[in-house]
Amino acid sequence: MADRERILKIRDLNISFKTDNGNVKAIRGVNLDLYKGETIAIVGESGSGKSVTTKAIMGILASNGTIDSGTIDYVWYDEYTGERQERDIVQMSERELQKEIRGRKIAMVFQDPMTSLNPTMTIGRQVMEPMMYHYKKSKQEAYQKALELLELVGITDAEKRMKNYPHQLSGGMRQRIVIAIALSCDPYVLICDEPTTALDVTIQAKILELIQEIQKKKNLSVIYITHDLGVVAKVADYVNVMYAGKIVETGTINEIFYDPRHPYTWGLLSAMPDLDTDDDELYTIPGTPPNLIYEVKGDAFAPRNKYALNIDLRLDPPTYYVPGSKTHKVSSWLMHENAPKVEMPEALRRRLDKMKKEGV
Ligand SMILES: Nc1ncnc2c1ncn2[C@@H]1O[C@H](COP(=O)(O)OP(=O)(O)OP(=O)(O)O)[C@@H](O)[C@H]1O
Repeated sequence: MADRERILKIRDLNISFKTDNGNVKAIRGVNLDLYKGETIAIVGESGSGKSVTTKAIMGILASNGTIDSGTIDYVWYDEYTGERQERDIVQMSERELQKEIRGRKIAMVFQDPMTSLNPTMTIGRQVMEPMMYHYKKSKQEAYQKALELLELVGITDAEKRMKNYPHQLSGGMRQRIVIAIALSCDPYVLICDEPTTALDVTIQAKILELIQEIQKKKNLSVIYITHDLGVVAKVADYVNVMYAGKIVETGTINEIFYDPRHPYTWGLLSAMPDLDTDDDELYTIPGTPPNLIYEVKGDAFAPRNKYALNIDLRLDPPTYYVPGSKTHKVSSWLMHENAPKVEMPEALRRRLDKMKKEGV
């Protein structure tokens, strides 16, 4: 643990979008760390800000979006001199982002391979092009590397596949191609946005295993964005739980799955479909997330939280470390020393104990 190297550090990130109805404060003070070779997951309901956060990391916010404040410091080693560099992506020009970051140091795998592949271009050309653009590789070199990449992502008959168009491949194959393209410029960070949602269950597991295998081989850092806690349990080292543009709880996979502290995390875990008991009644968190056009007063989760305290309605909670942990942090007034002690719902406790026993 001692020589973990942090390669991405986000501090107090605030992002808003201009809309006809007003300003949407989509990201409200996000802090996030990513270390070399490790995997973090960002989880939360739809609209919680997962995609906006990762788009900011890539410098691809929608044109009506603005980074109001905060830093996104990214570290890498110059490929020629080996010199360590640290840069704030927020301060980079569009040209620099395109040349240095997007598709090169940081690559992204989107949910639906069909929308990220060009239907009119052969697979081969799509895998070769980023290498020719970013690294000025010759056609022959790019071709060779493309073949290697296709083999790396488990595509047999790579030479023949290079001549195929996306529609000639299955969904799982297409996602493998998208991963090959993402890897073509040797990125340090791979962002996977719901990478398996569009695939059927058996293929999902294979794609997750593939990403893990490649991650180990290349010492990649991976960010998963997902609302599927089952995926998170399989792949993540650290979990960040997002609600209404804030990270409300963060910790190691064991801390989040076996000792969750935030009532929102309790809700998400209770709502997770159970793997083997289909007679379980599936829980849903009551209510809906706030409309972020309006200023949030106090804790944004309070109206949906049956454990909310009076202070939640007035003041946004600070972030507390869970006693005894250096990694587990929770933004909730319930962590205050004077707060009444509340326990997670009994049904969730039983469920988590069962998962633990089964080693899920
Ligand atoms: N271009 C935009 N203009 C206005 N609001 C936006 C824009 N993009 C995102 N938002 C708002 O920002 C908030 C966060 O959205 P985001 O897409 O990051 O959520 P998410 O957690 O990724 O959800 P999902 O799981 O559905 O992808 C939402 O309230 C969304 O409506």
